Formats: sequence, structure tokens, C-alpha cells
Amino acid sequence: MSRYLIRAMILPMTDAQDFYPQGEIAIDGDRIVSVGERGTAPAGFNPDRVLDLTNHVVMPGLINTHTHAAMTLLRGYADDMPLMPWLQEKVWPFEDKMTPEDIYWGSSLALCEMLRSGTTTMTDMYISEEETARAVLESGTRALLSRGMIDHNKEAGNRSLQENIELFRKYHNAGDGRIKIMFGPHAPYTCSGEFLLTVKQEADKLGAGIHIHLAETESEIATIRERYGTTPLCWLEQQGILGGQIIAAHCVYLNDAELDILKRYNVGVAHNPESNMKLSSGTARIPEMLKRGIAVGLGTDGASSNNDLDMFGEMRSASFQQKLLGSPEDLKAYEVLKMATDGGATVAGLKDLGKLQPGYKADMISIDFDQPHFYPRFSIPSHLVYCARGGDVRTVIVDGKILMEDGRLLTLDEQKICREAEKRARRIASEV
Ligand SMILES: CSC[C@H]1O[C@@H](n2cnc3c(O)ncnc32)[C@H](O)[C@@H]1O
Ligand SMILES: [Zn+2]
Repeated sequence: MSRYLIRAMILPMTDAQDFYPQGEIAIDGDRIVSVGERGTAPAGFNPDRVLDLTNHVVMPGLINTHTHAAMTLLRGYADDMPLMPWLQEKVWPFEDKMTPEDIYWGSSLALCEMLRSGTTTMTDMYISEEETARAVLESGTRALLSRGMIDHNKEAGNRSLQENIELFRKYHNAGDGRIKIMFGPHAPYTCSGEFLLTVKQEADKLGAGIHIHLAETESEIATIRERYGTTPLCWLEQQGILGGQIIAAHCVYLNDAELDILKRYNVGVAHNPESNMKLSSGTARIPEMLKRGIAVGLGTDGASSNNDLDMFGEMRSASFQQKLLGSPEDLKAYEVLKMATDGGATVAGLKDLGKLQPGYKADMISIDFDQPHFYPRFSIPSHLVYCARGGDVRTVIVDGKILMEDGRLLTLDEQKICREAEKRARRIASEV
């Protein structure tokens, strides 16, 4: 456990007005002790190290609320298709050939990319998720993990549910509490009502939340209407699935009454603008959600429908997509930053994350602002959303530990991970 004193420009994300141009953060172990202008660390605070990040902006680590980390192995394998043919013709046959070891290397690759671009927490759903847990533990990052479950038949559904329960028993609160386990029924069109209810009951018994894809495409809306005569969200409500912690990914096709349902049941939305654009799924009604006080976080989805895991790019896209369809006043820079930090923490149910303030977890990143694309410095939030790229991130701290310093990853062997990922992706593609 180390004590650090960081000197930098600080954007704590506590309030739109809060910014410390000559700031100072004191960290003791995994927690923030103080945040303010220089000289505000408690008297007698004796750091092991002073990190001089003058000319860097330090802000909360970014929270990616919906991804499939190991899908980095499918990056560039299947592009320019709509969701269902993409899944059925390309993605699922590829995933059928992936071994648990492949999932480990694919997840490690994702974690390299995430750390490099300032993501400190991810909410993930995939097969062989214990391998993703192993990679997360090694990397030092924070994650909410779930076993993605599809009940093609009763046996397959029950087996995956047992795996999710096992994942919970083995990894919930692992890594000093950095890992939390949720349950991951894939979507209303891939899970029966009976199966969803069993999943919900098992999750409730363990006090775990649910992570599910919801209302992503027009085709999903048509399928569910044909099967059940209603919308995906109303069907989930009828099945008794809503209530407790739910992360609903995408939420593109929801009417006003359904937005009210989201609010009533405190459903958190994981908004994935780049995936929604790339698959031509549509545009989620984010301004309307925010107006209602619905918790919205930002996600990249997997690297096959994005195709990167850069949350800086995602923030820019989130804002531009709404402006294109609505008005330039929609989704302003500070609102998007909130979504990627504090909003993500709310969606993830992590109470002491998403802001830099005393008592909160010490998860933060620094962005090198001494670069041409950050001058003149009229507005720091504007530059972070409209100018910054993941590659501008230089320092990453999670749980009070430095995971990236001056652009060097300290916990992951990046070169080895890239080589392994390339080799394994080629092998899998050759087997499909
Ligand atoms: C069973 S593990 C999770 C499962 O989800 C698939 N997936 C990736 N992106 C999406 C998306 O945008 N909508 C629906 N399903 C998606 C992934 O390939 C895994 O099979
Ligand atoms: Zn997804």
C-alpha cells in the first residue's frame, strides 16, 4: 500500500464548475484522501512518491459499461453487416471454435487496449468468463463480469447458468473487491421466459445483478412482437425480471412509456453509440433518458462491432450522433464525460467510483495536455470529448496502484499478448 501525492490539472467530475488548474491529489492505499488546489493535502501527509504530472489533466478512470473483451480476437473478421446475420453467419461460428485459453489471451489484449486508452473498469459478458477474470486479476483493473447465457435448449441454458453461479462463487469480490460478478442472459430473443426467470431467481439468491442486451434492433422488436405480442422491455416486465440491479445494453428502440418503465425499475442503460452505428442498429434516445433521470453509462460493445475499445472515441461519437439527429445542444461535453465516469459508476452499482473526491476509490488517469491538439485551452471538458484520443492517456491508477506510467504498461506483457492474440485468431479463423 503506497501513499502518492499527484500534482496536475485536476477535473474531479464532482460538479461542472470544479477544476483545479494547479491541483493536488493525495492517495493513501486504495482511497483518495484529498483533492484540491496545491497545498490542500492534509498537514503531515507524507507521500512515498510525488507524481509530477504538470501539464497533464487528471480525471476519474473511464467506465466501459458494456463490452465482450475477448472479441478483440474477432477484430476485422466480420465487418459491414447488420446484427443478426453478423452474429449467426460469422460471430457465433467463430466463437464455437474458441478455447478457454483463447478467451484469456483475447481478454488480455482488450485489457492492454483499455488501459492504454484510460478505461479502469469494464462491464463484460462472455463465454468462459473465468478466463476473463484471470486476465483482469493479472492486469489490476476493475470489472463486473458475467457468463453470457443463451438457452438454445434446456441443457445448454442450465449448463451456462451453473457456470455463472460457479463464476460468482469463485470470483465475486476477488482481487481486493475489484471483481464483481453479475448474471448475463444474452437477450430476450435468445432466452426463453422460463430460463430468464430461473436466472433472475438465482441472481437474487446471491444478491447479484443482471446484464442483458435489450431493444437493440428493429429486427429484435419484430421477433419479440411476433413471439409474445409485446415489446422486449414489456415482456421482461411481464416475466418478473425487472427490479434489483439490471444493466440493459443498447436500449435503442424504446417508446416514452418504456422509458418510464426503465426509470420506475431503476434499470441502468449501457449506451453503445459506435456499435449501434456500425451495425446500423439505430440511435438510442439518450437526451430523453437523461431528462427522466435514467442512469446512463457508455460502452464500446465488443471489438468486432466497433472496432476499438477507446472510450475517448466513444464519447465523441456519443455526442456527435445525438447532434446529427437532434440539435447541437444535445449531449454537451460535460454531460458525456459524466456518462463515461459517474454515470457508468451508477449503472455498475459502484458507489465510490466515477469522481475524484475524498473517500472514493483511487481510480484515475492522466492525459498529456501539452500537445498541439489541446491548445488553446479554452475548455478542458470540450478538449477531452472533442479532441482527445485514447493514445493521449499517459498514467493509469486503479485501486491506488499505478498500472500505466508514462505510457508504459506495468502489469501486462503487451508484446507477448499481441503475438499470442494474432496467432490464436488466425488459428480459430482457419478452423471455422
Ligand atoms: C453469449 S456471450 C455474449 C454474446 O453476445 C454477442 N454479442 C456481441 N455483440 C453483440 C450485440 O451487439 N448484440 C447482441 N449480441 C452481441 C457475442 O458475440 C457473444 O456471443
Ligand atoms: Zn454486446
